[in-house]
This record gives sequence, structure tokens and C-alpha cells, in this order.
Amino acid sequence: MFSTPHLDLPALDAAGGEVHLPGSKSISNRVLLLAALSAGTTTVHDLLASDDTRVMLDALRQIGCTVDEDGGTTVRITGLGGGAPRSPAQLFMGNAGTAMRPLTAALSLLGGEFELSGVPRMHERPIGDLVDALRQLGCQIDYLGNDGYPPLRIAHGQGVPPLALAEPIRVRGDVSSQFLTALLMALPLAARTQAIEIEVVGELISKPYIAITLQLLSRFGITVTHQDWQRFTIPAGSQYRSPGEIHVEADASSASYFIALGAIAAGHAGVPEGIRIHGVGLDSIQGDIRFVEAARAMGAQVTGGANWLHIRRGEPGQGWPLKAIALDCNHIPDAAMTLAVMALYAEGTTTLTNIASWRVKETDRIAAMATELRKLGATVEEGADFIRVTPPAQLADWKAASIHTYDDHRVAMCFSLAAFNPAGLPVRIEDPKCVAKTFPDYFEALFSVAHAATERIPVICIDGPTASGKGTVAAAVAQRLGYRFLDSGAMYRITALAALRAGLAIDATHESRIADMAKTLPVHFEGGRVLLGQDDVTEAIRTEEAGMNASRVSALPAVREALVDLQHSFRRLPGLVADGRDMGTVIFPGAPLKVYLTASAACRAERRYKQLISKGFSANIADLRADLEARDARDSSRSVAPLKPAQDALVLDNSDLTIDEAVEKVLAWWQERQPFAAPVAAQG
Ligand SMILES: Nc1ncnc2c1ncn2[C@@H]1O[C@H](COP(=O)(O)OP(=O)(O)OP(=O)(O)O)[C@@H](O)[C@H]1O
Ligand SMILES: Nc1ccn([C@H]2C[C@H](O)[C@@H](COP(=O)(O)O)O2)c(=O)n1
Repeated sequence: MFSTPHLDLPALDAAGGEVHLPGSKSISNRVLLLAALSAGTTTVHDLLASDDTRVMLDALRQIGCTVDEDGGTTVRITGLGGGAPRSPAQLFMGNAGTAMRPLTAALSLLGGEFELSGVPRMHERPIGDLVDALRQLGCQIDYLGNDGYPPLRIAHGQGVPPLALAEPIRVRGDVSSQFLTALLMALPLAARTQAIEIEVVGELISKPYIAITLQLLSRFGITVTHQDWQRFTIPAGSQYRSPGEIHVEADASSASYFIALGAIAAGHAGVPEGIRIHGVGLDSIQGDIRFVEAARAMGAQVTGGANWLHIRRGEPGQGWPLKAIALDCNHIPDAAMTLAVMALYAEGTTTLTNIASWRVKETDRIAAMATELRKLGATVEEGADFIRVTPPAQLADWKAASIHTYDDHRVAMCFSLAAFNPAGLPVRIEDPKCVAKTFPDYFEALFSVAHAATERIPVICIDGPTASGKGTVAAAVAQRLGYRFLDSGAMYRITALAALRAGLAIDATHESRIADMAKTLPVHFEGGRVLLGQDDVTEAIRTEEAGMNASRVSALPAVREALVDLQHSFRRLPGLVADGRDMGTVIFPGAPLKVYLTASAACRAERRYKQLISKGFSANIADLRADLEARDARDSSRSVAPLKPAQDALVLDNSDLTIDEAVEKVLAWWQERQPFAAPVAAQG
């Protein structure tokens, strides 16, 4: 997951390949609660690992369920099975509506004292209609802040009061279908001896989510019937039964980003055509699968099976550019946000209606989408329950935008698709970690199938003499930007080590044999470790002697040539920070930022001294200084790619700077080269 303050997406121009999607959030949290209410143990496979499932799992543990996690996507829940939950408890629900609403209802019917709260935005998301329905039954629920909103207290310390079950329980269905879902999952607890009726007041929105609830209830032994989605009956004698094992389908709304990707991105050489999605298919029980119909209407070519989809861009003039649509999105409220971004690639104006529920989600999504689409140059009209999007009229009207994401995973994911803009502009996604709510590795999945022209993938080069701090600063800058990191010196260190282990002296007579070895070095970088074949050489290549040998081997022109392709292969999405001696002069001469990092010899010798001492090696400052000056002299005087600042490099003498100050300086230079304004402080 990218936990950087922002993630810059270079202009993307093509996509192709396969993605495996994480489990559905809606299904995951329903299954977890149903397992918690059942007797016995339920093994849940393919569970989504995300912020919202985390709060549900933590809450279930707190109320007394046994939760065994395997560290992957399988979780075993031993439910309460009719027993009383552990109470009192204070439960933190984050911003997870799929945990807040159903747990409020279930805990009200289980008995006990509970306080349920969340992040500030959760305290702005309505829950009054659900609480009204539960109070109608006789439940004692108090608001701890504003009426109608969390946080709230369930005051059933003396047990569940007698419930008024004879009359149908009335609940509004036109604000959020989660209220009805919550009641449908909780009321079977009270239907042992009598049937219970629920009557929906107002037109039920998001019926597909209720369909998921009913499907999952039936997997746990509860058969609910309904009349035209307005009246629901939970039969007498209802009792939760664990299915033992259950698999969570991949998230159909997460699929929408990759369906859209397939619809807007051209293919590129060397990868299979189109995007193949695994884990969810045309038979999905999730309503958001109907996003496929909307994507087809806009021009996407979609085929699929039970648990896979394949999407290709339409032929020019037929499906490409996309066609503008006018669509009532009541059936796909979440996935419909993706259509608003697809509209950027359509001819004409796209109108999405019946989306009032967007206003009470993680953020006011209509306002958020309108604001951010306008930043890109689109013309947007918004109303209480609609949004109308007209793409920028011509190339010059597109703008490089820094997209504010409002702590809303869907805003972040759907705006990543704006990087395919025909103007070739980069897009900045602020706070990219907000995708953790449903798809923590979304950007990794995107980068695994998206393609950018090599020259568009940014590279920051940090060259300089020995022990100037290049590696330290480059690694920190890479971490702050979410970019990859190339320690090119390691390539020479490894080559020298491999040559010596093969019995080859490092000199001109062995140049071509060492170069041949370098071309096929079995080197792997794994979580900070360096492997040469099966051998962990992380420590062996870091000695002063290994540095000197690297310097010798790096003076051999054929060896340098042999390592070029390997170094170029690190230039991958979303960007690269490369440290060495010739990153800016030879390997990435077109890099948009080149830094020549230096410090006085005395200062560098002292730093190296401290570095060695801290690792438990004995050292002598004078010898170290002599060695590093000798190494610099060799590196600077060799015939090929000598150490020197690139003509367009910015020189940074960090003798009097801390590491943090040097890192900030490089980041400031990088920001100056960006077309976006600096990100504004996060809003609620
Ligand atoms: N600005 C700084 N202030 C103080 N110490 C620093 C600073 N920059 C780096 N150091 C320290 O100096 C030591 C050498 O830094 P580093 O290994 O990053 O240098 P390098 O230029 O990559 O060296 P090499 O040429 O051997 O690869 C490290 O212990 C690092 O923590
Ligand atoms: N781009 C590079 C990187 C390194 N070298 C050589 C010269 C150095 O003395 C040696 C070890 O590098 P270090 O790990 O200390 O950065 O490798 C080079 O020639 N070109």
C-alpha cells in the first residue's frame, strides 16, 4: 500500500494483463457478523483485509467471539450462538457503515451496554432511521452527540427489554439500504417463536445490496421472503446456523475501476490484449456487477464467466471514444462514481441521476466528484441527486490536477483513471492510503497492468562521491514519494564479489569474462536484503574492501556496458530514485531532476567512521579519509562515465545539513518541477 502524502501518476497510455481483486467489503462484513451470531465455527475464505473489516473483527473480539486470523485472507470465527455478548464495551467503528449499522441493530437485540463511535465523518453519517426502528421495538438507545447520528449508547445492561414484535417494524428505505440490512440481520435473533415483519417506508434504494443480504442470510440458515421489496418476513423458528465454510466473492465495485481501465486504455505490445479480472464474474450476487451494462453502453467490450471478466476497448468510431450516457444509477450507487470519470473520455455530456445517497457516504460524493472533475478541466453541473459531466473540449483544456480524496477510497481509485488523459498530463492523488478501506493494494494492481511511455516515468538521480549520503537521501526520497529505489553502487559491488568468488582478478585481462558474468548476474533484491543466487550477500557487499573492489570493477568499460539494461529495468511505475555516480550523466540523461550530493572529505570520513563503529567494526578516521579520497579519485578519473555532476545537476553540499534537511531540499526541488500546486491540508 502507498502510505505517502500523495502519489503522482505519470501520464499513462496503455494497459493490459490480469488482476486478482480483493474480497467484497459488503459481503465480508455481513459474513463476519452472521458468523458471529451463529453457533460453532465458520471459516471465512478470501476475506477482504481492509480498514472496514478490521474494525468489524476488532469489535467481534471485544464482544466475546473467538477470531483466528491466519495472516492471509482466511479467518475463523467462533460465534456467540445465542449466548450473551461480553459487555460493557466501547466499540470503535472507524468510518465503516457496514459495521456501524448492523452491529447497532444486532447488539440491541443481544443485550448489554455498548457505546459505538467512529471517526468524525462517521458522526455525520445518519443512523436515525435505524435507531427509530429499533426504538419502535422497545430498544433503549441514546445519542451521545447529535440526535440521529453516532456516537450512541445501547443501554440494555439489564437485558433486552420486551420487544413489540406483533406489528410490522417500519424502517425508511430511501436514505440508506444499510438500515434495512441491519434489521434483516438482527431480527432473526428475536424470531425464535414468532414471525417478524419489516415494512419499508419510502422507495427502497440500492435493492441489490438487500439481495446480497438475503442471499447470505440463507447461507446462514435464515430464509427471508419479501413482497416487492417493500415488506419482508422473517419466519418463526429462525435460528442462525453456520455453513462451516464460506468464500467471499471479489468486490464488484472494485472491479469497476479495471472494467473502466479496459474500456479506456489502448493495448500495448508484449502483453495480452485487454484486462482480465479474476474473482468476480457475470454470475456475481453483487448488484454492482451491473456496472458492466453501463460500461458496455459507453462502448466497452466485456465478456465473462462465473468468476472472471475480460474487457477490451471498443473499435475506433464504435466504442472509442466512449459514448456519453444518461443513466439512473440507483442500482449501482458505488460503482457509478467510476462512470463519472469515464465520462472524461466520452463524446458529449454524461448525466448520472438518482444518486442522492452519494451525499451521505464517506464524504459528500457529488460535491467531491464535481470539484475534482472541474480541476481536470471538465465542465460539471451538480444537483441534489445528479451530476452532469462534459469532458474538456480540447487537449489544451485539460489540466494537471492534484486530486483531493476526502478520505474516500472510491474518489482515489476512480480518479487514478484520469492519468489516461489524452493531453499526457500527470495526476496527483492525495492521501493514496485511503484506498485501504476496500482495496489496500489498488495502486500496485493498477501499476501491474498500466503502461506509461518510458520517458514519462519520472527519475530523480542522486549522484555524488563516496559517503556523501546519496544512498540514505535517495532511499528516503523514494519512500516519501512511493517511488522505486535503485542503488546502482550495489550492482558494481555484487559484480566485484561474484568475480572474486569465481577466481577472476579485477583487471583489464578479465574484463570481458567479468562483463559476461555481470550480464546474467542472478541478483535479487528482497525486502532490503540482496541475494546472489541463493546467497544472502547483504553484509558481504557493504565492507570498505567491497567498495574499493566495486570501484575497480566499475572502471572496466565492458562491465559498465553490461549493467546498463539492469539499471534501466528499475525505471517502472510510478517512478524511480536512483543513486550512484553516473545516474544523471549516462544512465538516465533525460531525468527531470538530477542532484549532485556532496560533503567535505572530513565530514564524509567522519560519517563513514560513525557508520562502521555503529555496526561494531573497528575503524580509523584518517585511513577512512585516505581510502575514500582514493576511491573518489579513481571514480572521477576513469575513462568511461566518470564521477562528475551532470551539466544540469543541482549541487547540494550537505556538510552542514541533517539527513532530514537534505531530504526536504531534494523534495522541494522535485515539487518545483511539478505542474500541480502543493497539496492543501486534508479536509474532513
Ligand atoms: N546529512 C547527513 N548528516 C549526517 N549523516 C549523514 C548525512 N547523510 C548521510 N549520513 C550518514 O552518512 C553515512 C553514509 O551515508 P550513505 O551510506 O548514504 O552514503 P553514500 O553516499 O550512499 O555512500 P556510498 O558511496 O558508500 O554508497 C550513513 O551512516 C548516513 O546515515
Ligand atoms: N553508478 C555507479 C555506482 C557505483 N559505481 C562504482 C564506484 C563506487 O566507488 C562503487 C561502489 O559504489 P557505492 O555503493 O559506494 O555507491 O561502485 C559506479 O561506478 N557507478
